Amino acid sequence: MKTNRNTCFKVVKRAIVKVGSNILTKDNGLNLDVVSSISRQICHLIDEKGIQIVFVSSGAMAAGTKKLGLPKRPDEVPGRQAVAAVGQAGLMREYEKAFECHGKQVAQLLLTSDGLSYRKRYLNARNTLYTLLSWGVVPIINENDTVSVDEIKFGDNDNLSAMITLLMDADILINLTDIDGLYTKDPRTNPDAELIPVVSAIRKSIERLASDIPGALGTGGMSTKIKAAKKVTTAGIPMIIAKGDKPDILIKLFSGEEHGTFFVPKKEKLANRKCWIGFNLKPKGVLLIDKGAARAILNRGKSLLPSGIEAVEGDFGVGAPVEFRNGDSEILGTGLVNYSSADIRKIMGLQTGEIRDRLGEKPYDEVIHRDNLAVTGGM
Ligand SMILES: Nc1ncnc2c1ncn2[C@@H]1O[C@H](COP(=O)(O)OP(=O)(O)O)[C@@H](O)[C@H]1O
Ligand SMILES: N[C@@H](CCC(=O)OP(=O)(O)O)C(=O)O
Repeated sequence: MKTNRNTCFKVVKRAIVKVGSNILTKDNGLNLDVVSSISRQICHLIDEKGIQIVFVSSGAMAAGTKKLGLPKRPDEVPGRQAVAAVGQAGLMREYEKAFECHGKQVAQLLLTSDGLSYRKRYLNARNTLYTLLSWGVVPIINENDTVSVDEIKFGDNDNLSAMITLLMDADILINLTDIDGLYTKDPRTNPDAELIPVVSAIRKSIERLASDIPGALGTGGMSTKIKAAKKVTTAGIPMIIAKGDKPDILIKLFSGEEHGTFFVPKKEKLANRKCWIGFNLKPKGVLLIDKGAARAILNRGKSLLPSGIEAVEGDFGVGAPVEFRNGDSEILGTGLVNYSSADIRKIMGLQTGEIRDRLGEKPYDEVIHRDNLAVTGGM
Protein backbone atom coordinates (compact mmCIF):
# COMPACT_ATOMS: atom_id res chain seq x y z
CA MET A 1 0.00 0.00 0.00
CA LYS A 2 2.76 2.44 0.95
CA THR A 3 4.50 1.80 -2.39
CA ASN A 4 1.52 3.20 -4.31
CA ARG A 5 1.09 6.95 -4.42
CA ASN A 6 -2.71 6.74 -4.57
CA THR A 7 -3.12 4.53 -1.55
CA CYS A 8 -0.10 5.37 0.59
CA PHE A 9 -1.78 8.30 2.35
CA LYS A 10 -4.54 5.98 3.62
CA VAL A 11 -2.08 4.26 5.93
CA VAL A 12 -0.16 7.34 7.12
CA LYS A 13 -0.34 7.82 10.89
CA ARG A 14 2.79 9.92 11.30
CA ALA A 15 4.20 12.31 8.68
CA ILE A 16 7.19 14.61 8.47
CA VAL A 17 6.51 17.82 6.56
CA LYS A 18 9.50 19.91 5.44
CA VAL A 19 9.16 23.37 3.96
CA GLY A 20 12.02 25.19 2.19
CA SER A 21 13.25 28.79 2.42
CA ASN A 22 12.19 29.91 -1.05
CA ILE A 23 8.45 29.70 -0.45
CA LEU A 24 8.70 30.97 3.13
CA THR A 25 10.11 34.34 2.19
CA LYS A 26 8.82 37.24 0.18
CA ASP A 27 9.95 40.81 -0.49
CA ASN A 28 11.26 42.04 2.82
CA GLY A 29 10.65 39.12 5.14
CA LEU A 30 8.66 36.02 5.82
CA ASN A 31 5.81 35.12 3.50
CA LEU A 32 3.08 35.16 6.11
CA ASP A 33 0.49 33.78 3.69
CA VAL A 34 2.55 30.61 3.33
CA VAL A 35 3.25 30.43 7.09
CA SER A 36 -0.47 30.74 7.77
CA SER A 37 -1.56 28.33 5.03
CA ILE A 38 0.88 25.54 5.98
CA SER A 39 0.08 25.94 9.69
CA ARG A 40 -3.66 25.76 8.98
CA GLN A 41 -3.26 22.64 6.85
CA ILE A 42 -1.10 20.90 9.45
CA CYS A 43 -3.72 21.65 12.13
CA HIS A 44 -6.45 20.34 9.85
CA LEU A 45 -4.61 17.06 9.31
CA ILE A 46 -3.98 16.63 13.03
CA ASP A 47 -7.53 17.50 14.09
CA GLU A 48 -9.58 16.05 11.25
CA LYS A 49 -7.50 13.05 10.19
CA GLY A 50 -5.77 12.19 13.46
CA ILE A 51 -2.31 12.32 11.85
CA GLN A 52 0.80 13.08 13.90
CA ILE A 53 2.93 15.69 12.19
CA VAL A 54 6.51 16.75 12.83
CA PHE A 55 7.33 19.93 10.97
CA VAL A 56 10.81 20.78 9.68
CA SER A 57 11.00 24.42 8.66
CA SER A 58 13.85 26.23 6.93
CA GLY A 59 13.76 29.99 6.56
CA ALA A 60 15.85 31.27 9.48
CA MET A 61 18.69 32.55 7.29
CA ALA A 62 16.36 33.87 4.63
CA ALA A 63 14.18 35.65 7.20
CA GLY A 64 17.21 37.03 9.09
CA THR A 65 18.84 38.30 5.89
CA LYS A 66 15.70 40.18 4.95
CA LYS A 67 15.04 41.45 8.47
CA LEU A 68 18.53 42.93 8.71
CA GLY A 69 18.11 44.51 5.29
CA LEU A 70 21.15 42.74 3.83
CA PRO A 71 21.27 42.63 0.04
CA LYS A 72 21.91 38.86 0.08
CA ARG A 73 22.69 35.99 2.43
CA PRO A 74 26.26 36.34 3.79
CA ASP A 75 28.79 33.98 2.19
CA GLU A 76 30.96 33.42 5.23
CA VAL A 77 29.98 31.03 8.05
CA PRO A 78 29.84 33.49 11.01
CA GLY A 79 27.63 35.84 8.99
CA ARG A 80 25.26 32.99 8.08
CA GLN A 81 25.12 31.85 11.69
CA ALA A 82 24.36 35.36 12.87
CA VAL A 83 21.54 35.97 10.36
CA ALA A 84 20.06 32.57 11.26
CA ALA A 85 20.03 33.62 14.93
CA VAL A 86 18.11 36.78 14.00
CA GLY A 87 15.73 34.97 11.65
CA GLN A 88 14.93 31.93 13.82
CA ALA A 89 13.31 34.07 16.50
CA GLY A 90 11.01 35.78 13.98
CA LEU A 91 10.22 32.48 12.29
CA MET A 92 9.07 30.89 15.54
CA ARG A 93 7.11 33.96 16.58
CA GLU A 94 5.09 33.77 13.37
CA TYR A 95 4.52 30.01 13.67
CA GLU A 96 3.44 30.42 17.28
CA LYS A 97 0.84 33.01 16.22
CA ALA A 98 -0.32 31.01 13.20
CA PHE A 99 -0.77 27.74 15.12
CA GLU A 100 -2.45 29.56 18.03
CA CYS A 101 -5.24 30.60 15.63
CA HIS A 102 -6.12 26.88 15.50
CA GLY A 103 -5.68 26.26 19.22
CA LYS A 104 -2.33 24.51 18.85
CA GLN A 105 0.93 24.97 20.68
CA VAL A 106 4.31 24.58 19.03
CA ALA A 107 7.77 23.56 20.26
CA GLN A 108 11.12 24.57 18.83
CA LEU A 109 13.87 21.96 18.38
CA LEU A 110 17.24 23.04 16.99
CA LEU A 111 19.40 20.03 16.19
CA THR A 112 22.91 19.21 15.01
CA SER A 113 23.96 16.07 13.24
CA ASP A 114 26.66 15.11 15.75
CA GLY A 115 24.05 15.21 18.53
CA LEU A 116 22.15 12.41 16.83
CA SER A 117 25.26 10.28 16.31
CA TYR A 118 25.29 9.55 20.06
CA ARG A 119 22.80 6.77 20.61
CA LYS A 120 21.67 8.24 23.95
CA ARG A 121 20.99 11.69 22.50
CA TYR A 122 19.32 10.15 19.46
CA LEU A 123 16.94 8.26 21.77
CA ASN A 124 16.43 11.40 23.90
CA ALA A 125 15.45 13.44 20.84
CA ARG A 126 13.04 10.70 19.82
CA ASN A 127 11.47 10.50 23.27
CA THR A 128 11.04 14.27 23.41
CA LEU A 129 9.34 14.27 20.01
CA TYR A 130 7.04 11.39 20.99
CA THR A 131 6.11 13.22 24.18
CA LEU A 132 5.32 16.46 22.31
CA LEU A 133 3.17 14.54 19.83
CA SER A 134 1.31 12.78 22.64
CA TRP A 135 0.52 16.22 24.12
CA GLY A 136 -0.79 17.47 20.78
CA VAL A 137 2.06 20.00 20.49
CA VAL A 138 3.50 20.53 17.00
CA PRO A 139 7.30 20.12 16.99
CA ILE A 140 9.02 22.58 14.63
CA ILE A 141 12.59 21.56 13.83
CA ASN A 142 15.47 23.41 12.23
CA GLU A 143 19.22 22.90 12.16
CA ASN A 144 20.99 24.69 15.02
CA ASP A 145 22.70 26.94 12.49
CA THR A 146 24.42 29.11 15.10
CA VAL A 147 26.66 26.31 16.39
CA SER A 148 26.85 24.22 13.22
CA VAL A 149 30.17 23.95 11.48
CA ASP A 150 30.78 21.46 8.69
CA GLU A 151 31.88 18.56 10.89
CA ILE A 152 28.71 18.49 12.99
CA LYS A 153 26.17 19.66 10.47
CA PHE A 154 23.21 18.10 8.67
CA GLY A 155 24.15 20.63 5.98
CA ASP A 156 20.67 21.19 4.63
CA ASN A 157 17.16 20.66 5.82
CA ASP A 158 16.38 18.09 3.14
CA ASN A 159 18.89 15.84 4.87
CA LEU A 160 17.69 16.91 8.32
CA SER A 161 14.08 16.05 7.43
CA ALA A 162 15.17 12.63 6.11
CA MET A 163 17.00 11.96 9.39
CA ILE A 164 13.93 12.97 11.39
CA THR A 165 11.78 10.68 9.23
CA LEU A 166 14.05 7.77 10.17
CA LEU A 167 14.35 8.84 13.79
CA MET A 168 10.57 8.99 14.17
CA ASP A 169 9.87 5.93 12.05
CA ALA A 170 7.40 8.09 10.13
CA ASP A 171 5.16 6.77 7.35
CA ILE A 172 6.02 9.47 4.81
CA LEU A 173 8.24 12.51 4.22
CA ILE A 174 6.61 15.41 2.38
CA ASN A 175 9.12 17.93 1.02
CA LEU A 176 7.45 21.21 0.12
CA THR A 177 9.43 23.49 -2.14
CA ASP A 178 8.98 26.18 -4.81
CA ILE A 179 8.56 23.76 -7.70
CA ASP A 180 6.04 21.02 -8.55
CA GLY A 181 8.52 18.18 -8.12
CA LEU A 182 11.48 16.60 -9.89
CA TYR A 183 11.76 17.54 -13.55
CA THR A 184 13.67 15.81 -16.33
CA LYS A 185 16.08 18.79 -16.32
CA ASP A 186 16.64 21.90 -14.25
CA PRO A 187 13.52 23.88 -15.28
CA ARG A 188 15.23 27.23 -14.69
CA THR A 189 17.47 26.70 -17.69
CA ASN A 190 15.38 24.17 -19.66
CA PRO A 191 11.85 25.32 -20.53
CA ASP A 192 11.14 21.91 -22.12
CA ALA A 193 11.73 20.08 -18.79
CA GLU A 194 8.90 17.73 -17.80
CA LEU A 195 7.64 16.71 -14.36
CA ILE A 196 8.39 13.12 -13.31
CA PRO A 197 5.33 11.94 -11.35
CA VAL A 198 6.84 8.73 -9.92
CA VAL A 199 10.42 7.63 -9.28
CA SER A 200 10.47 3.89 -8.63
CA ALA A 201 14.20 3.62 -7.88
CA ILE A 202 16.86 6.29 -7.40
CA ARG A 203 19.47 5.24 -9.92
CA LYS A 204 22.43 7.31 -11.12
CA SER A 205 20.30 8.51 -14.06
CA ILE A 206 17.83 10.11 -11.59
CA GLU A 207 20.61 11.62 -9.47
CA ARG A 208 22.03 13.28 -12.58
CA LEU A 209 18.75 15.12 -13.31
CA ALA A 210 18.97 17.28 -10.26
CA SER A 211 21.13 20.36 -10.15
CA ASP A 212 22.77 21.25 -6.85
CA ILE A 213 22.28 24.97 -7.47
CA PRO A 214 19.50 26.11 -5.15
CA GLY A 215 17.02 28.93 -5.68
CA ALA A 216 17.97 32.40 -4.41
CA LEU A 217 17.35 31.47 -0.78
CA GLY A 218 17.57 27.67 -0.69
CA THR A 219 20.44 25.32 0.19
CA GLY A 220 21.43 22.32 -1.91
CA GLY A 221 18.83 22.61 -4.67
CA MET A 222 17.11 19.51 -6.04
CA SER A 223 20.22 17.43 -5.53
CA THR A 224 19.89 17.34 -1.71
CA LYS A 225 16.21 16.42 -2.08
CA ILE A 226 17.17 13.37 -4.16
CA LYS A 227 19.77 12.38 -1.56
CA ALA A 228 17.10 12.69 1.13
CA ALA A 229 14.71 10.58 -0.96
CA LYS A 230 17.41 7.93 -1.31
CA LYS A 231 17.81 7.69 2.45
CA VAL A 232 14.15 7.39 3.32
CA THR A 233 13.19 5.07 0.46
CA THR A 234 16.15 2.79 1.35
CA ALA A 235 14.66 2.61 4.83
CA GLY A 236 11.28 1.63 3.33
CA ILE A 237 9.54 5.00 3.66
CA PRO A 238 8.04 6.98 0.73
CA MET A 239 8.78 10.65 -0.02
CA ILE A 240 6.94 13.29 -2.02
CA ILE A 241 8.29 16.54 -3.43
CA ALA A 242 5.50 19.03 -4.07
CA LYS A 243 4.91 22.74 -4.50
CA GLY A 244 4.33 24.16 -1.05
CA ASP A 245 2.43 27.27 -2.05
CA LYS A 246 -0.15 25.42 -4.13
CA PRO A 247 -3.47 26.02 -2.34
CA ASP A 248 -4.25 23.29 0.21
CA ILE A 249 -1.45 21.08 -1.10
CA LEU A 250 -1.16 18.98 2.08
CA ILE A 251 -4.90 18.47 2.35
CA LYS A 252 -5.09 17.53 -1.32
CA LEU A 253 -2.26 15.01 -0.99
CA PHE A 254 -3.89 13.40 2.03
CA SER A 255 -7.20 13.13 0.20
CA GLY A 256 -5.46 11.05 -2.47
CA GLU A 257 -4.91 13.68 -5.18
CA GLU A 258 -1.78 13.21 -7.26
CA HIS A 259 0.65 16.10 -7.03
CA GLY A 260 4.42 16.39 -7.28
CA THR A 261 6.91 13.55 -7.51
CA PHE A 262 6.41 10.36 -5.52
CA PHE A 263 9.50 8.33 -4.59
CA VAL A 264 8.58 4.67 -4.18
CA PRO A 265 10.10 3.08 -1.06
CA LYS A 266 11.84 -0.30 -0.80
CA LYS A 267 9.38 -3.01 0.23
CA GLU A 268 11.38 -4.04 3.30
CA LYS A 269 11.65 -1.61 6.20
CA LEU A 270 15.07 -1.01 7.73
CA ALA A 271 14.91 -1.37 11.54
CA ASN A 272 15.34 1.89 13.45
CA ARG A 273 18.69 0.93 14.98
CA LYS A 274 20.02 -0.02 11.54
CA CYS A 275 18.88 3.38 10.20
CA TRP A 276 20.90 4.98 12.97
CA ILE A 277 23.99 2.88 12.11
CA GLY A 278 23.57 3.47 8.37
CA PHE A 279 22.71 7.16 8.33
CA ASN A 280 23.70 8.83 11.61
CA LEU A 281 27.15 7.44 12.33
CA LYS A 282 30.22 8.89 10.62
CA PRO A 283 32.30 5.99 9.26
CA LYS A 284 35.84 5.78 10.63
CA GLY A 285 37.17 3.63 7.82
CA VAL A 286 36.37 1.50 4.78
CA LEU A 287 36.36 -2.24 4.07
CA LEU A 288 36.54 -3.27 0.42
CA ILE A 289 34.71 -6.53 -0.03
CA ASP A 290 34.59 -9.11 -2.84
CA LYS A 291 31.59 -10.02 -5.01
CA GLY A 292 30.71 -13.13 -2.99
CA ALA A 293 30.55 -11.21 0.27
CA ALA A 294 28.53 -8.41 -1.35
CA ARG A 295 26.01 -10.93 -2.70
CA ALA A 296 25.75 -12.72 0.66
CA ILE A 297 25.13 -9.45 2.51
CA LEU A 298 22.84 -7.76 -0.02
CA ASN A 299 20.77 -10.75 -1.18
CA ARG A 300 20.84 -13.10 1.78
CA GLY A 301 21.19 -10.79 4.79
CA LYS A 302 24.43 -12.44 5.94
CA SER A 303 27.20 -11.13 8.21
CA LEU A 304 30.56 -9.96 6.86
CA LEU A 305 33.27 -12.61 7.39
CA PRO A 306 37.04 -12.04 7.08
CA SER A 307 37.17 -14.22 3.95
CA GLY A 308 35.21 -11.61 1.91
CA ILE A 309 37.44 -8.65 2.80
CA GLU A 310 40.03 -7.53 0.24
CA ALA A 311 41.38 -4.30 1.72
CA VAL A 312 41.08 -2.00 4.74
CA GLU A 313 41.30 1.80 4.71
CA GLY A 314 41.82 3.92 7.82
CA ASP A 315 42.64 3.15 11.44
CA PHE A 316 39.83 2.29 13.79
CA GLY A 317 39.12 0.33 16.95
CA VAL A 318 36.65 -2.41 17.93
CA GLY A 319 33.03 -1.20 17.73
CA ALA A 320 33.75 1.60 15.23
CA PRO A 321 31.29 2.32 12.41
CA VAL A 322 32.93 1.34 9.13
CA GLU A 323 31.67 1.63 5.58
CA PHE A 324 31.86 -1.39 3.31
CA ARG A 325 32.23 -0.97 -0.44
CA ASN A 326 32.41 -3.21 -3.50
CA GLY A 327 35.22 -3.38 -6.07
CA ASP A 328 33.80 -0.32 -7.88
CA SER A 329 34.10 1.61 -4.61
CA GLU A 330 30.32 1.88 -4.44
CA ILE A 331 29.13 2.30 -0.83
CA LEU A 332 27.02 -0.72 0.14
CA GLY A 333 26.44 0.12 3.78
CA THR A 334 27.86 0.65 7.25
CA GLY A 335 28.44 -1.70 10.15
CA LEU A 336 29.98 -1.84 13.61
CA VAL A 337 33.17 -3.90 13.52
CA ASN A 338 34.11 -6.67 15.94
CA TYR A 339 37.82 -6.25 15.17
CA SER A 340 40.20 -3.28 14.96
CA SER A 341 41.60 -2.20 11.60
CA ALA A 342 44.99 -3.66 12.58
CA ASP A 343 43.49 -7.08 13.26
CA ILE A 344 41.28 -7.00 10.15
CA ARG A 345 44.43 -6.41 8.08
CA LYS A 346 45.87 -9.59 9.60
CA ILE A 347 42.79 -11.78 9.08
CA MET A 348 41.31 -10.50 5.80
CA GLY A 349 40.92 -13.25 3.22
CA LEU A 350 41.10 -15.99 5.90
CA GLN A 351 38.47 -18.57 6.75
CA THR A 352 36.93 -18.16 10.22
CA GLY A 353 38.71 -21.34 11.35
CA GLU A 354 42.06 -19.65 10.70
CA ILE A 355 41.44 -16.51 12.84
CA ARG A 356 42.69 -18.02 16.12
CA ASP A 357 45.95 -19.22 14.54
CA ARG A 358 46.64 -15.75 13.16
CA LEU A 359 45.56 -13.63 16.16
CA GLY A 360 45.99 -16.04 19.06
CA GLU A 361 42.29 -15.66 19.88
CA LYS A 362 38.93 -15.61 18.10
CA PRO A 363 36.41 -13.41 19.91
CA TYR A 364 33.99 -13.47 16.94
CA ASP A 365 33.47 -15.35 13.67
CA GLU A 366 32.19 -12.22 11.92
CA VAL A 367 33.98 -8.94 11.27
CA ILE A 368 30.54 -7.30 11.17
CA HIS A 369 27.57 -9.23 12.54
CA ARG A 370 24.39 -8.87 10.47
CA ASP A 371 22.56 -7.34 13.47
CA ASN A 372 25.07 -4.47 13.41
CA LEU A 373 25.10 -4.02 9.66
CA ALA A 374 22.94 -1.60 7.66
CA VAL A 375 22.71 -2.04 3.89
CA THR A 376 22.16 1.41 2.38
CA GLY A 377 23.38 1.04 -1.20
CA GLY A 378 24.02 -1.31 -4.09
CA MET A 379 20.42 -2.54 -4.26
N1 LIG B 1 15.70 18.51 -12.13
C1 LIG B 1 15.13 19.48 -11.39
N2 LIG B 1 13.80 19.45 -11.14
C2 LIG B 1 13.20 20.39 -10.38
N3 LIG B 1 13.86 21.43 -9.81
C3 LIG B 1 15.18 21.52 -9.99
C4 LIG B 1 15.89 20.54 -10.78
N4 LIG B 1 17.20 20.86 -10.75
C5 LIG B 1 17.30 21.98 -10.01
N5 LIG B 1 16.10 22.40 -9.55
C6 LIG B 1 15.88 23.60 -8.72
O1 LIG B 1 15.83 23.27 -7.33
C7 LIG B 1 15.11 24.32 -6.66
C8 LIG B 1 14.63 23.86 -5.31
O2 LIG B 1 15.73 23.70 -4.42
P1 LIG B 1 16.02 24.74 -3.24
O3 LIG B 1 16.23 26.09 -3.81
O4 LIG B 1 17.09 24.16 -2.38
O5 LIG B 1 14.60 24.74 -2.53
P2 LIG B 1 14.13 24.76 -1.00
O6 LIG B 1 14.50 26.09 -0.47
O7 LIG B 1 12.66 24.53 -1.10
O8 LIG B 1 14.83 23.63 -0.30
C9 LIG B 1 13.99 24.65 -7.62
O9 LIG B 1 13.61 25.98 -7.52
C10 LIG B 1 14.55 24.31 -9.01
O10 LIG B 1 14.81 25.46 -9.77
N1 LIG C 1 18.71 25.98 8.51
C1 LIG C 1 18.60 26.87 7.37
C2 LIG C 1 17.99 26.17 6.18
C3 LIG C 1 18.93 25.44 5.32
C4 LIG C 1 18.23 24.76 4.17
O1 LIG C 1 18.42 23.57 3.91
O2 LIG C 1 17.36 25.54 3.44
P1 LIG C 1 16.38 24.99 2.31
O3 LIG C 1 17.17 24.44 1.15
O4 LIG C 1 15.57 26.16 1.92
O5 LIG C 1 15.51 23.90 2.92
C5 LIG C 1 17.69 28.07 7.68
O6 LIG C 1 16.79 27.94 8.49
O7 LIG C 1 17.90 29.10 7.07
